[in-house]
Order: sequence, then structure tokens, then C-alpha cells
Amino acid sequence: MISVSEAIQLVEKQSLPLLKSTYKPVEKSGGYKLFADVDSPINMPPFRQSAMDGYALNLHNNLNYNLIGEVKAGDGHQLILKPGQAVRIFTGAPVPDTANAVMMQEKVVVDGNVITIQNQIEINVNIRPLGEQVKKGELALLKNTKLTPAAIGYLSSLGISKVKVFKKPSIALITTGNELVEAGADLDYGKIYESNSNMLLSALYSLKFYDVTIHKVEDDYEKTQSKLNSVINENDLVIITGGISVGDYDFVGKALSALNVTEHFYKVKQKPGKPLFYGTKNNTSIFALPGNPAAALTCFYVYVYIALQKMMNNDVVALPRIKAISVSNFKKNGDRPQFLKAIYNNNQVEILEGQSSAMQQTFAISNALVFMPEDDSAIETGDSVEVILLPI
Ligand SMILES: Nc1nc2c(c(=O)[nH]1)N[C@H]1C(S)=C(S)[C@@H](COP(=O)(O)OP(=O)(O)OC[C@H]3O[C@@H](n4cnc5c(N)ncnc54)[C@H](O)[C@@H]3O)O[C@H]1N2
Ligand code: MOO
Repeated sequence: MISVSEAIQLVEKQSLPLLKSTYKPVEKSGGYKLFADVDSPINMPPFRQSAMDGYALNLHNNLNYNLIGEVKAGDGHQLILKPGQAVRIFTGAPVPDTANAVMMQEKVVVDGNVITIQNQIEINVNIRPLGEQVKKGELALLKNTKLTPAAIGYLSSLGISKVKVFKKPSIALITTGNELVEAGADLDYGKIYESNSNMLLSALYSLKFYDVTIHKVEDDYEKTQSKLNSVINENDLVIITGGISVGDYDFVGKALSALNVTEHFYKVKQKPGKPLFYGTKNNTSIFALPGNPAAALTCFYVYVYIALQKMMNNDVVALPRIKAISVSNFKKNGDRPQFLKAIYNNNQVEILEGQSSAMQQTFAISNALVFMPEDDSAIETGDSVEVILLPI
């Protein structure tokens, strides 16, 4: 059995960036990273633009100007101003080539066709120069830039509607177990509602991984092997839950080994999530998470999350870990390091009652996990503890 830190290191080492590309409509490219540099197809702004509502001036040595016309946003005409002439102008409107400053209207007195400005102004004031943000043909955004709402707005302002981005992994989620039935079905004796697929699907969606398919297999060796074979061939990441322990009907480990999946580790000294498997085949990463829902989700956040970040070529790969003061007492049984379901708020953390691997009720109200190392046997109120903040 390996330690938590050894397991994390192995995931970091063995999960590699996906170097596949795809095209996305710009509005759907949030969270992706650019596969290549993007050059600007236009000057931005595309014309000299007024930054204020006011008057565009052809400057001269006098505070009085003659008004000769008006330009509003969207106008396409070109007015010719001589020195001492002005045009009424509005924010976003094209500044005539013959104007060299814009005075905001609050600083202007209007008397019929003559305006008087409060003071002399510098050349080019309140004019956004042509191509100030980026010039046509020049680099707009570098390869690998993450497409945030601001970046999407910027690319859209350049008239770009489609972007080439690094593909996100295609992911298969597989649940195993004869006891599992779907919501809506009768809950016959011995059955439970299947919940790991919705839980992990929503965890993936919240991290903006949408290319996910869900598969369900019974506790049957042949069916497990054949399903795993097809999903491993077709996906970049495979996440299985259940059937990875030592019971007579736990077939996942045997099937993965028959499929020649390279095992990087099986069993981690931790609670929950001891029977965790991680392996790779060709370029596909495979995690077999324990079936117990709270164990599966903990392993997702501690290990699968890292693999996802590595596949996306992100620099920060693990969830943030901070120190906080415990407002609870907790006593650990056994010597496995523990991830404890907890509520973090304002530098304080409450460790919840009900820490078993099956405890969905406590996980449902948690926003953090407290990591309790192997050597610690108890946490007292007031102790400083390590907290993993969940991306929820
Ligand atoms: N003799 C031993 N038994 C067990 C050991 C051990 O070391 N020796 N380890 C225990 C630990 S720790 C865990 S964790 C579990 C993991 O077992 P599996 O990964 O094989 O998972 P299953 O047995 O298939 O299921 C466990 C539990 O979770 C429920 N489950 C499974 N899938 C789902 C799902 N999709 N939705 C909701 N609930 C699910 C399942 O019904 C079981 O209750 O092994 C221990 N045993
Ligand atoms: O490792 Mo299991 O998740 O402790 O019950």
C-alpha cells in the first residue's frame, strides 16, 4: 500500500497533457486554452474613437470654436474640420481625421454655433487611437491562454467567432453493481439507487468537462472486461466506481489486468478510498474508485482532479490547501491518514459527524475536506489543521 503523497506524485507523473485540438464557437470556448497564437484580423479599435460625449476639435490658440456638425456612434461620414472648428461627438463615435482632441461636454459652454472650452487641452485627449489594443496582423492572444469571459469578450471584439483550442479529455464514467437501480424504478429489497454517476458527472460539469458518457455494468466478469475494453479504446479518461475491492464479485481489477492496463498503484493508505486503482493504457488514464460514494468523491477530488489538470496542461494541478482552526474535536481510529468531510468558513473549519465512506449526507453539506495525517490521532478544538477547499 502506498502513501497519499506517493499516489499523488504518481498521478502527476503519469498523466500527460492531451495534445489534441478542436475548434469551438468562441462563446462556447470558456475554460479551454488556445492551441495556437491568435493574430488580430483587424485594428482594435478599428477607427479613432471618441472616449467621451462632447466636442471633437481641430485645436487652435483660442478657447472658442465654431460648431459645424455632429457625429454619433455608428456614423460613417467624414467631416472636415479646419483649425478652430468643432463637431458634436458621442462616446464610441469615429473622430474625424481632421479633429485632434475631444473635450467632454461638462467643460464646454455652448452658445448657438459657437462653443467655448473651459481650458486649453492637449492633443489627442479623449481619443482612443486606431489599433490601440491590437493592430491588424499582430498577436492578439498567445497560445495556451486560458479562455476566460474577458478573453472571450476580447476575441469577439475582433470579430473572431471560432477558436482552435486544446481538446478536453473525453471521459467515460462506469458504475458497477447488481444492486444499483435508476431513480424512478422500484426499490426492491437489496437494491439501492445508483448515485455515483450523477455525483461524478456533476463534479466533472462543474469543472467544465462536458464530454462525458455514462455506462453501467453488472457484477459480471465478461461484461466488465468487454465494457472496459471498449471505453478505454474510445476515451482519454476512464473513471470506474465499485468492484475494485477483494470480494468475489469485484471484477474490475481482474478485468483491467486482463486488458493489460499498466498499474501505477492499487491501494492507498488513506481513509476513505483505500482500494483506489490508477493505471494507464496507451494514452488513456484509468481510475477505479471505490464504490462507496463518499470514498469515490474524495478520490475524485484528491487524485482524478490532478489528472484532469495535467491533461489540460495547467500549471496548478491540485486543489488549494490552506490552514484553518478546527472548531470540532475528532478522534481517529486506526493509522490511515484521513480526509474528513468538513465545512470551512472564514479561517475556521467544522469537522462533521458521520465520516464513513458511505456517508453522502455529510458530504452533501461539506465544502472542504480536512486532511489528517497518519501520525495525528486526534484533533482538538483550536488546533490548526490542513483544509482542502472543494471546487463547488
Ligand atoms: N474484506 C475486505 N472488504 C473490504 C475492504 C477490504 O480491505 N477488505 N475494503 C473496504 C473498503 S475500504 C471499501 S472503500 C470498499 C470498496 O469496495 P468496492 O470498490 O469493491 O465497491 P463495491 O463493493 O462495489 O461497493 C461499495 C459500496 O458502495 C455502493 N455503491 C457502489 N456503486 C455505487 C453507485 N454507483 N451508486 C451508489 N452506491 C454505490 C455499494 O452498494 C456498496 O455499498 O470495500 C470494502 N470492503
Ligand atoms: O477506503 Mo474505504 O473508502 O475506507 O471505506
